[in-house]
Amino acid sequence: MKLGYLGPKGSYSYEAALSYQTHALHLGFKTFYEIIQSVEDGMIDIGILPIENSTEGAVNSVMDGLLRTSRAKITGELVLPIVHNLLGTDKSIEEIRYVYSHPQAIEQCREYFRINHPNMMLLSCESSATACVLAKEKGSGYGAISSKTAAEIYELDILGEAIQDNSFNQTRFVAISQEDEVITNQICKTSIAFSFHNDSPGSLYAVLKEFAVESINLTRIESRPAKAELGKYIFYIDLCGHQDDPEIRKVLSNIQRITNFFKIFGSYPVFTKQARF
Ligand SMILES: O=C(O)C(=O)C[C@]1(C(=O)O)C=C[C@@H](O)C=C1
Repeated sequence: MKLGYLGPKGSYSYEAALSYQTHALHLGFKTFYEIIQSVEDGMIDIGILPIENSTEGAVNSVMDGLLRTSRAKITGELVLPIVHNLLGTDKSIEEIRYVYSHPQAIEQCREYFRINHPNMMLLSCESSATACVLAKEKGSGYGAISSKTAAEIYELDILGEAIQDNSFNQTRFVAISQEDEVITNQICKTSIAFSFHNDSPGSLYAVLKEFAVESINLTRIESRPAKAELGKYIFYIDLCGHQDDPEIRKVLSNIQRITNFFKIFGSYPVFTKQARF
């Protein structure tokens, strides 16, 4: 079983990949796009992708990437507490001038730096683990926003602990695969996306009404630009239940009729384990 994650080893995605499937060949990729493409091409069995964070919101490149899939489906989800630390090779935090991390991680610590270290330059790189590699290579004056696991792997000192702006910071990851998971008596969720041909009054209401009438609970609603002219959007909804449940099947087919584009990403078991902070 080959499982792809945003690498290298020590990223938050790596921790998510390990906790999703311990016994697998875990392979680190440079971008979310490469992970999605490798699942589409059958090069790996499962891809682990961060999709939303409780502080920063949607991971846009993953949302956009999932839209382009034809074979890969969402087959699972996982929620991890995300605790960021400021790591480096210096003895004192005052020595740090440049701090690397993944853009999502930087945004999750924005207030910490604004208040405590306004002069530090925050620099984006591929992942929080790549940030550790860079901070290690460059040495004095350079830091990384990353996890304690990564501090151990890359032998960096912890100069600031739990620096994320929200102490309950959590990221939801999804597993994508071409193969369906075996679902037995588990509470499920279904993820869909849709858009409308024309911007007309009540379009979104008509979709939401379908769920309300059947008392189907929604757990997430997002919109992303359709990458056309301003005002054109793709809507993403996560709903409680499996696409094969008769009432959900009926609602989804009604929605398909009133939308111009409609896609089901998959039905998968709801993550239930309690997050550890
Ligand atoms: O940079 C990493 O370590 C990642 O795995 C990426 C990522 C993300 O894109 O959301 C994963 C979890 C955290 O929310 C911050 C960064």
